[in-house]
Order: sequence, then C-alpha cells, then structure tokens
Amino acid sequence: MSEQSRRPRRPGKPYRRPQKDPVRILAFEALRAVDERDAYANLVLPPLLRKAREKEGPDRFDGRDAALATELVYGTLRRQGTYDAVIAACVDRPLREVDPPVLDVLSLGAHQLLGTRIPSHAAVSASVELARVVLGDGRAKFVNAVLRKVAQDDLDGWLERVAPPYEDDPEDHLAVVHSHPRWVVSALWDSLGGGRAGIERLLESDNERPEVTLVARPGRATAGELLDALGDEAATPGRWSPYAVRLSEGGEPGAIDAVRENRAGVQDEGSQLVALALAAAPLEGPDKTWLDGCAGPGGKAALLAGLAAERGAVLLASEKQPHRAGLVAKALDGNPGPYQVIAADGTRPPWRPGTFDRVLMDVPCTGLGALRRRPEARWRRRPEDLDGFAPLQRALLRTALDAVRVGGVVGYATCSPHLAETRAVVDDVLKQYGPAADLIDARPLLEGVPDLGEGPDVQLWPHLHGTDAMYLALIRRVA
Ligand SMILES: C[S@@+](CC[C@H](N)C(=O)[O-])C[C@H]1O[C@@H](n2cnc3c(N)ncnc32)[C@H](O)[C@@H]1O
Repeated sequence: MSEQSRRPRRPGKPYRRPQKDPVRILAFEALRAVDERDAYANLVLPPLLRKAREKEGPDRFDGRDAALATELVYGTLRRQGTYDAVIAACVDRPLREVDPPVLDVLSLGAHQLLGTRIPSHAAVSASVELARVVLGDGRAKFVNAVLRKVAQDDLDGWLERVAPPYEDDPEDHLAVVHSHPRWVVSALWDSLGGGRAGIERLLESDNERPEVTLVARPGRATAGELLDALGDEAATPGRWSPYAVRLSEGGEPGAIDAVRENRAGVQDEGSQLVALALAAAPLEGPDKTWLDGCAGPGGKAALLAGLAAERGAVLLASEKQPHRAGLVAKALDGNPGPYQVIAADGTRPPWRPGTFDRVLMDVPCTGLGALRRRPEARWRRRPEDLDGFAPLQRALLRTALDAVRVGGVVGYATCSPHLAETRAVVDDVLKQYGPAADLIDARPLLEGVPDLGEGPDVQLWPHLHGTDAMYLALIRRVA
C-alpha cells in the first residue's frame, strides 16, 4: 500500500482496491524487462504468458488475453518513438525526468488510445488501474492526468501537432510519424533510394506484424504436405520459394506435426531465397562440398543441407558459439544426406583454403532488415554498432573467398540493408581480391522475384517482397 493510500480519506469516499487486470500487468512486466534488463520481447513474453495462464487459469486468461497482451507489448515497443513525442507534449517536464516505470504505463496507455480500437474511456481507466497496482495511487493520478490529455486527439491529429513538417525536415518527420530512430530512417532511405512514397511504405511495413512462414525441409517434408495438413483456411503457398508455406493469422507452428518432428521449421521466405539462390548459382566442375560459415541457429544450414543431399553433396555447418552450433545440430538432425556441424571461429578457419564448391557467409549484422520481428531492436541499435561489425564482416567474407575453390561460388548475406554492411563490405573485399573474384548477377537466381534493382547483388524489402530485408551478393572465385 502506498503512502498516499494510508492518509485519512475524506468522508464519503471509501477506498476502493485497484482492479488487477492480468493482461495489462503482464504487458507492463514485459516492458519493464525489455527496459531494465535489455531483454528481448519475443523471449520474455512466452514464459510470462505461461505463468499468467497457470496463475489465472484458462477461464481468466485465455487465447484472446494472450493475443491482446502480445499486441500491447509489441505495439507499444514498435510505436515508442511516436508515443514518446505525444507524451512529451502532455507532460510539463522532459521525458528523461519521468520515472521509467511510469513512462512504460503511459506508453502502454498511449498505445491503447492511439494504436488500438479500445474505447478511450476504457483505455484510460485500465491504465489508471494498472498504475494503481504497479506504481501506487499517487502516481496513478499523474497517469490519469497525462492520458486524459493524450485522449483529446487521435493519432493523425497528434502527428500533425508533434511531427515536424515533412518539407522542413523529411527524415525527422518520418522518424516521428513512423516511429524509427532518425539515423535508421536515413540509412534505410540511402539503401532503398527513390522518393517519399517508397520509404514511407517500408517504414509502415516495419511496424506491421510479419506473417509466419514455414519451410518444408527438402527430403524431409514438402510444402504440399504442410498445406494439406493445415488446410486452405490456415495456410497458403509461399510467393517464390517452393519450400515456403505462409500461415494465416493466428497459425501456431508448434501445432504442426512436421515442425515438431523437425522436418519443417519457421523461416522467413527471404532467408529461403538466399539459400536457394546460392544453391542455384551455375557451377562448372564438381559440386560436392558446401560450407555454411556462420550457421547458427541453423535455418539456412538446414535448407542447404537438404538441397545438398538431393545432389549428393555434403554440407559443413560451422558456427563460432558452441551453444548455437548445438542449435544447428538440432536443425540438421534427420537430414537425408551426410553433413557435419562444428564450432569454429570463421576468422581462424580449421579447413584448408580452396576446399569448397559453395560457401554461404551469413554474417553477424545490426539486423536492421528484421525490425518487424524485433520490436525493441530499432531503439537499442546505435550507429556505432556498425563500426563493431565492420572488421568481422570483412574478415568473414575474406574467409569465404579463401575457402571456396577456383570456379566456386560464395554467397555473402546480411539481414540488414545498411549499405555499410552490404555493398561497402563487398566492394572493399573485392578490391583486395582484384581479378581473382567476380560478382555474379544474383537476380535471375531468385526466380520470379520482382523489384530486385539494378544488380548484380540483390536487396529484398518487407514492403516489396513481404520478406525481411535480406541482402545477398554472389561472388565467383575466378583465380
Ligand atoms: C546472422 S547469424 C546466421 C544465421 C544463420 N545463417 C541462419 O540462417 O540460421 C550470424 C551467426 O554468426 C555467428 N558468428 C559470429 N562471429 C562468428 C565468427 N567469427 N565465426 C563464425 N561464426 C560467427 C553468430 O554467432 C551467429 O550465429
């Protein structure tokens, strides 16, 4: 009980206990964990949901409650930039002086008011009740006052008031309207090119929940089998990958036999296209030994191993972190052909140079191409992170080019479209190899995929392809 609630009350105003709403309390706890412990929302949520189900029982916490809690957490985190600007306009001090737990309750409330169909009065009163439970009655009054101001306008109205005009500062405008840090808007726009319409569509896509895509692992399952098992209502075929199946809203991968049996997995179609393009690159001479040099947790390695098996080739899947190498081994378990998994630092490779016919280097990166999946990532990343990754990305691409035989092909991939992690790395390293390595046009190898730009490398985009913003450069060793 807070100090406030112990004070004598005016007669006629009996104390009412705050109502405990398990959905809002759970959402608040998740936001605190993300804020305080740098936790990842997608890792924090499942145990909290399980705990709430066990504590409340299925009648008081059902599937719809879980869906609402998830939406509140993801939506609040994604839209944090916009909500911060709105809340800042409603409090009389800088936001950094507002206690983080109070700000979390305010952001959750702002999301309910501006980003959901929850009626305003319900959004305010649910937030005030939450504040009474987790912050105390005194701070609940502050929450009430701020959210009543927020409720005075809708999202469009607020954006007109708090975002600088596009004409004055396009990047700042887009940063506030679409809730991305300004430097991220700037980097995405540099890579995407074009005018306002394209970048707006991309930023909007980053704020949408991505659909879940499955991969049927070659030799272990087929897309047709998954589609039959799921039925027309629950799934549709992938757009381009013959192994992809797209789950409809609310589809639960864990309920699918083939996924439980490891014959299929969850994998973005962009990641599938990267593996498929590398496997499809034309090759003269032997095609027997493949390497995945950054394999953890094993999504692309599992697809590559299946494709390799179909052609009698063997995949070596290598990953620096032993526990992630363990995940790779799990993903590959049951592969129809031979493979090997090792834990090795790709900058000090244990294999002999010129050993492999095909090599994938899917390097560590900022992940700016997967913002749809990681709602908190955009706020955590800093421009300085690029400097941290730059030497490693170059070293790993050099390892790949040394590992492949003359005539063999290397795929350099990132799940970031940032030019410093994509073209700049490829250009720098290719300069060092001079005439010994050549870029291949990757576009024809992504069969049927439109809008792949001028090549020879390819950049996929959420708003154009419905995939993560994966980048792929294919390079042939020619001497
Ligand atoms: C982008 S992820 C790869 C994703 C993977 N290809 C997939 O599809 O599941 C990059 C991986 O590289 C690993 N890594 C980081 N530094 C490495 C190094 N020096 N050598 C090898 N792997 C490294 C990371 O641990 C991480 O698992």
